[in-house]
Amino acid sequence: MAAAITRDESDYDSSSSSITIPDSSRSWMSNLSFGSRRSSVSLCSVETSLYSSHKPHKANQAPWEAMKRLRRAIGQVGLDHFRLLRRLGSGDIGNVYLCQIRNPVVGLPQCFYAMKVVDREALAIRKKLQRADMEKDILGMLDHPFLPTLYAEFDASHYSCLVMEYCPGGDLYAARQRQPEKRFSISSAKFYAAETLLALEYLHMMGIVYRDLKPENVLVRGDGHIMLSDFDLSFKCDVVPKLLRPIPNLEDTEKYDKNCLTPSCATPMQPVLSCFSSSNGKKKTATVTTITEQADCQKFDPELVAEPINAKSKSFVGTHEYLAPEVISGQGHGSAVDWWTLGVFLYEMLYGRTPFKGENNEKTLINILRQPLTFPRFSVNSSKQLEEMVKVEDLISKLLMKNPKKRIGSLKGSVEIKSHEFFKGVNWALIRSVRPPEVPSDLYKIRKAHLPKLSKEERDAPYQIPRHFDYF
Ligand SMILES: Nc1ncnc2c1ncn2[C@@H]1O[C@H](COP(=O)(O)OP(=O)(O)OP(=O)(O)O)[C@@H](O)[C@H]1O
Repeated sequence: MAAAITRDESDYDSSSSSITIPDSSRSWMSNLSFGSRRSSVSLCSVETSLYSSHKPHKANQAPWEAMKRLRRAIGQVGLDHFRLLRRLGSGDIGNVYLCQIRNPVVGLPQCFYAMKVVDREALAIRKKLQRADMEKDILGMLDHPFLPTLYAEFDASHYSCLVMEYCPGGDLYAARQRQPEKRFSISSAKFYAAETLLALEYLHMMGIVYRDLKPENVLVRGDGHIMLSDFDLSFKCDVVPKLLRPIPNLEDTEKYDKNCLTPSCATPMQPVLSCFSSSNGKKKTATVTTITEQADCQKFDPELVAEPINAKSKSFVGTHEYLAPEVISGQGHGSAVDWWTLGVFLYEMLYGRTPFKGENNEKTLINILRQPLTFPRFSVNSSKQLEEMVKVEDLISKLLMKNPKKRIGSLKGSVEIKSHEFFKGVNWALIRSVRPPEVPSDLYKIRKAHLPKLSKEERDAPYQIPRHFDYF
């Protein structure tokens, strides 16, 4: 079990930490390090594989093009092709640096990248190497506007380096600290929750359960939209899409042609989804693959669920205040843990604290298991705001159901949450075009002022692999 970094709101430095507990030694409370506000816990052994490096979402963007041209010109990209400008932050498994390609690519603007540097030797000693490898595998698979793009990855001496998209806007924890009363408005919270939900939906469809949602891991891009970061606690599983067949009640069926409910109404069995590769690279197809095309039958249309609803892990993973009850009790957990954490995340954004926080981590865990959910009372300015508050509290209550089987999202996945009243009016397909609550250029100035800079001499010096990356 690794030590956790203690962090209070007052001395926040944008880093968060994780704890690893071997399954064999897990007696849930006795083995935890109860000192950290945001410590996480993990052990999971999952098959991994690096997926395609084809990223249609980034293909026409300068950072991707620059990297492509660099690769074409020099072959394998390495550490000496980058200039590290400053450290952006550090976490439990690595340091993240702002960097640029050392020799600008002709005809393209100089782009910034974030490079996560992990000391593999140090991690091996701490038995956390597997987490770094999992993160690399997962980053390699992603291609989504609210998830990081992995531009390059290479080893340099005993360091592993991941070159990712850079987010100049800091994280949502820091952003919340800047809000009046350290709370986001309902509309801002809705925006961030909606984008986060889309990112989680995509991850689930890729067979990834994220497990570490918290405001510190939600970064703000240059355009103010979000990017989920930090995948070293995630787990991967195979996704086998399912078709849920509703069981109509008799009253409904009488209004419809009874034939609609017979197999003859449906088109012959045909593959619906075959886009999910298993870890050995073979295609997976849906197990139930019948879709009816007759409009009259629509009410009884089966629904496709392409998320790993039944995936199960027994790892003790997450961040104390964000741990789902089923993770704490060790009964096995699946993608529903991400819906629990979405509830805690929404609560924290709106109320400025998490719902079950106790005096220490042990009490927090007891509260998560036993304490009923309550909401602080704040004065509202209008009936519209009151209405929104009622809706969001209803959604949070459904996300924070202690029984994962009763939790919203546990049956059909994200679609249940997206159709909740609180999100009514959200244009899911075009949310990328919505103006975000904060513009990052100002945030960048604030952040820049607080970051240690490398001297000109350091920046211009020929690159040498450092003995220490200023690691621990
Ligand atoms: N793409 C990025 N753009 C800007 N800053 C970043 C980026 N990625 C990470 N950071 C900064 O670096 C810090 C550490 O990164 P990260 O959380 O990935 O490290 P970690 O060692 O995996 O942390 P954890 O202890 O949470 O597992 C973050 O808190 C964030 O402030």
